[in-house]
Amino acid sequence: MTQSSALLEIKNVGMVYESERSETIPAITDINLKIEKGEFICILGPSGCGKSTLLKIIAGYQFPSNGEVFYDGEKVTGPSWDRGVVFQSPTLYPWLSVKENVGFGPKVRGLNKDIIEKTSLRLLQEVGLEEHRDKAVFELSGGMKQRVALARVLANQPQMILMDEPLGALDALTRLNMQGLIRDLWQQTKNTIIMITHDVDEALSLGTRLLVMSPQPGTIEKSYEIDFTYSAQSKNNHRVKVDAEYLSLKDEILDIINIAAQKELNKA
Ligand SMILES: Nc1ncnc2c1ncn2[C@@H]1O[C@H](COP(=O)(O)OP(=O)(O)OP(=O)(O)O)[C@@H](O)[C@H]1O
Repeated sequence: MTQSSALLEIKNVGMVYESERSETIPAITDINLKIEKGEFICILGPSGCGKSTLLKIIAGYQFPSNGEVFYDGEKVTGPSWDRGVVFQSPTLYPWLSVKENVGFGPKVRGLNKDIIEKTSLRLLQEVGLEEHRDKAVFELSGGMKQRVALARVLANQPQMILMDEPLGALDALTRLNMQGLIRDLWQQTKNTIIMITHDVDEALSLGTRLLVMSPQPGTIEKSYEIDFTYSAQSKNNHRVKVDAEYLSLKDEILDIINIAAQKELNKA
């Protein structure tokens, strides 16, 4: 047990992979982080700095080489329904309908059939897909699949949602709409979200805290408390207010990432 009141506590976490040729690959190092309930954390950093590695460790999909992760006071020893994960490519079951995909988790957990039906329909309504409930997965667009993936995670009523570039494969307009949906769901559910993105605007417009990682082996280089997301709350177009503070922060973050990426290129 940890004494911290934080929902998630990461203590001195590092990860070293071993390649097929038995070379060691240090992916992340010395990560220390506390995340409180209700935060929306966005993680940015140069390619290969270990963002996905960190997320998989938080999810309990893999274990760190050193350090520990505590979730709700308990050491993370594997995946949990309480920490839902959304990937860039939605991992939906092609043999199940849209509604059955959403109800999959509750069914595995043995919930009552009527409750599963009600929950699935409510969530499909929330993500705007109620009328597509009986469709097969292959009939959906990329944005629609990602909505189903979100609904499927929400069906398990997780406290924390981990997202690895969930909107990376979507066109600009769909992406903006999805950002609005994610913001709305976060506000409704009061979930704690950790999202990896390569898009600084996405991070600035959604997050309440933004973490910038250094190049591989990545660690948290900078942390920014931000509140631009609230300016989009009452707007139908999902756009945040872009002011001088926003633009100067965006410049600062882009500089950190570009300098890091340039250093990596010079090393190669
Ligand atoms: N299973 C693995 N075995 C060996 N090396 C790995 C494994 N997974 C990741 N790596 C290496 O660890 C480093 C960090 O990878 P990771 O995918 O976590 O970075 P990332 O920041 O998410 O990258 P990107 O932004 O490009 O998606 C990279 O050098 C990668 O090649």
